[in-house]
Amino acid sequence: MTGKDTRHQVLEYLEQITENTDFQSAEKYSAASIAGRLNISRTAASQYLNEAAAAGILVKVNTRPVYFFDRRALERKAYGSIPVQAGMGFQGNYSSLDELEQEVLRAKDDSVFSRMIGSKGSLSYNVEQCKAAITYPKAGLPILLLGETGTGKSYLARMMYEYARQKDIIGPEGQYVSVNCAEYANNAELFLTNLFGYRKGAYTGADKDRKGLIAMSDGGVLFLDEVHCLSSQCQEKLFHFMDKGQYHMVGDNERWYTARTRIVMATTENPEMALLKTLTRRIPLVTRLAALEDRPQQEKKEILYSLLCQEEQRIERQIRIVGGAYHRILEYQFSGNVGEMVNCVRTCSANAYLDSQRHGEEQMTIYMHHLPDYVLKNYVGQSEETEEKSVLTMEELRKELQVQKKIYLFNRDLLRQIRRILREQEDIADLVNISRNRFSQYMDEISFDTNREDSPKDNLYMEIVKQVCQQVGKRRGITFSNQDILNVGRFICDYIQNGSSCGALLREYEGEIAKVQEIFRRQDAAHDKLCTELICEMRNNLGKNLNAVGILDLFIAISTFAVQSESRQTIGIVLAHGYSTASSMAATANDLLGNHIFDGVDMPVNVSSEEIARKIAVYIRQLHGVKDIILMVDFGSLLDIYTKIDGIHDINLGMIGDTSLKLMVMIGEYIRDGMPISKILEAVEDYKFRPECHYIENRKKTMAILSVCATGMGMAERIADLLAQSLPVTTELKMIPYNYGSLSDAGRQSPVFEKYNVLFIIGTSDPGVEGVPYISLDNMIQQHNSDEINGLFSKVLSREELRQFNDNLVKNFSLTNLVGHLTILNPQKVIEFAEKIIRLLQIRTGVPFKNKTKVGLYIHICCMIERLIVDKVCVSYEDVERFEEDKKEFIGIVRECFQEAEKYYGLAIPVSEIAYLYEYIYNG
Ligand SMILES: Nc1ncnc2c1ncn2[C@@H]1O[C@H](COP(=O)(O)OP(=O)(O)OP(=O)(O)O)[C@@H](O)[C@H]1O
Repeated sequence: MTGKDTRHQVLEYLEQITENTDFQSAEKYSAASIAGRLNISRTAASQYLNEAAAAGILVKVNTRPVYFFDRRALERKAYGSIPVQAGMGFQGNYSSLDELEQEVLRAKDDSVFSRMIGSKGSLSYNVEQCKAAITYPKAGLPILLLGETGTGKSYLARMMYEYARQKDIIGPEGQYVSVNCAEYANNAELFLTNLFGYRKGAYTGADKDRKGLIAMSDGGVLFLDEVHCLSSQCQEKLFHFMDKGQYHMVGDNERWYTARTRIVMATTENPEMALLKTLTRRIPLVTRLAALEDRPQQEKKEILYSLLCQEEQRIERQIRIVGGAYHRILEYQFSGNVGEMVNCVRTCSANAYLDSQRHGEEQMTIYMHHLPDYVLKNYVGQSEETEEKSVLTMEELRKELQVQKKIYLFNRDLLRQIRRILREQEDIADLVNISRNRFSQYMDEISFDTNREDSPKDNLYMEIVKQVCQQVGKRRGITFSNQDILNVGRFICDYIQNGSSCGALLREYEGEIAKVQEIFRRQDAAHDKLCTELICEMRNNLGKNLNAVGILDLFIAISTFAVQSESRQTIGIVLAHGYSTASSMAATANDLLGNHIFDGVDMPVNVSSEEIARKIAVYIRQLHGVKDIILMVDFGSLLDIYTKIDGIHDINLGMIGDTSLKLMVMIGEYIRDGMPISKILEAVEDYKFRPECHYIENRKKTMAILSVCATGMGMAERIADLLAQSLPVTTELKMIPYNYGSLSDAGRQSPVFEKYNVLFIIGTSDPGVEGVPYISLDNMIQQHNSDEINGLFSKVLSREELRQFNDNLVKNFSLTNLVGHLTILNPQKVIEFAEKIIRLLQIRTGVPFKNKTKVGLYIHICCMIERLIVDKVCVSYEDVERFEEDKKEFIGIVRECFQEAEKYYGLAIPVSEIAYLYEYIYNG
């Protein structure tokens, strides 16, 4: 049997057994039991099950042993969707069977309301309020449904009842009793007798006791429609019952009767105007259903589609509809809302049915002329011929509903592309980029989608996403830009509204989703962790889960983030025995500190120290930019674990034993304040319980040169700039201007030495730091003690680089001096010429110039050029003729060296100037 067959067999078997899920005896849902049952290896079963769970096909319960359930089968059981987290950093969906069972019950919740179109969209808030009202112990809370006629108030009231029945909030004896108060508008007496019932003899003809509606709905729901039609007297009696749960039957003012009736009221009127204040005050929940016109276009389409489906079932024939009629119904503003649309569709169907009967046709087509007159009014029609061409089948309408959703389109196209890339083994490195680009397009599309209307809860979701990002950011020491937060917020709102449209993709692209998630995870472990954390937080705060497609999308969204790291250079890791001891200690300490300082590494009790060391090493390796780590362990015996941690370089490790939360908070504060790790350990050794500590210095510190100046930081900064600009190559070497006073006071104790390997200090006067060489700037430029300087630099620069550094230093130093001397020439340009001239002069004369000579020559040459241009004067020389006669060769060299500059500036160097240069070079 091939792997594919076995995999299929495993999934099929699991689907079968999930059909009759019994959470009480869950053993059969474990990998071992499934493997035994199918006679395959446990490893193979476990692999297939885990892969399918990561792809969202199975639901995984992370207990010991781990249990798997087929998601679809569970959903069938629950009549609703079972959320799964899958993919990235996937550990499992549920931490206990209890949790999953709760979720199945919750899914059942939604199933009743899901028949109401918009229950997850524009009506989601109404639905939640209704659930709250009906669930509230002991007899629910009275709720008032507001909305224009036909918006679905009665429909919703009935669903509240069904929901309560399904959830066993209402027992089988609890009835749903509906009263249209409009029928009693002019007959309060009749209403009261019907509502409260009457006793024999209450009035003429009352020959026996009769139960009222309240008694009939005891333990159930009483729906009072058009409640505004009740007289004040009726309203008063009603609110008395709502207050006390007691009433008198008509004709018996002595006895109190009690009933636990859940009251749902509805009105099309403004309750402030139409109801007594005393009544409205007693209604804690009031919710308004939006008019059809105010609902998203997508929902209108869904309603129309479902109404056509209902008619299909009623007449047991396939229905088709011409495009014109379909769009006309959609565009028409039904003042009677959904109710009127229902009537409109029924009228069309009835007319079309009659026609199809007349013509003996199997299929029934709704044409324009089947629409009711009021809908056709003012319509400029199409010809019948054009109509014929635009006949839409129900299948086409269904597809249109699906593809309208941008989130579906985006994911479908992306997954198709991913499938192609994986199949053709194209460069997978492009996957992230392709996904990001497609995601940005999708973001643009939903931002400018005129069809999409904001759900009333969008603002709330946006706010939650913002808070979650900020919280997670704070913990991880990163800042998300507002734009990034906005994008994730938009995605979440769209996902909550339309994410279910991607359900079909889960199965179709199951393999690709799992694979691409794995690739992304490997490529970007940091984002994967961030993503997992954000998903967890969002799940907790929004109360919504993401399926595998949603997780993939969120991962892509996060990978586009311009995360600004507030670089955590020092972190604390706590290592503790127990299932989640370390993580909860870390979380508590971080909470107390208000910063993300500690990470927790949990460690099962029976694991060897080698295994722990390996786990820590893996963990440390994926930390970016961390230079120092304080590793706190719960047992002193673990202190030598560092000897087993392999492959960690460039990190200083401080080990502290016998950790406690108090100690963690103390250390966390030191870390937060930037205290060097060795100092933290010193402080811990003074701590009263004296935990054992070790300091393992292993980090290569960045090399640095400190520049100082007794006159102030300004000069120190200029020196640092001069050196930095003169470096011919980019090195790790840092030039750090430092405060002279603090350096001479604190000496080697200055914190800079903790962080950097200081090569030497350069400046205008020696701060006298023991054991750290000092070089005066003057000496460096004059090249005094050049051997010592060269020796100090040899750690970072090669001989050739050092030579270039020296040349650059002289040039840059000269330039800083020149700036004050030149008035019209651009110093930068002229010094370039001077540099070339000096270099050529050394080569042609064969005389290596000292730095001092070079600085002089730079200044002289640059000033000479400006002087010759501006003032047209030259220096005088005593016996120019003789010099010209004797030094022909030198004059030739100089002319050659100056050729380019002469041409550029349009001048000729007089012999007297050349004679001066000769004196300067040869006779100082
Ligand atoms: N969201 C919806 N999804 C599907 N069908 C709906 C929806 N809302 C209303 N309907 C249908 O529309 C029709 C009218 O709804 P309903 O009678 O509940 O409106 P109403 O607000 O109570 O109207 P009225 O104020 O006139 O009593 C019903 O047939 C109902 O099934």
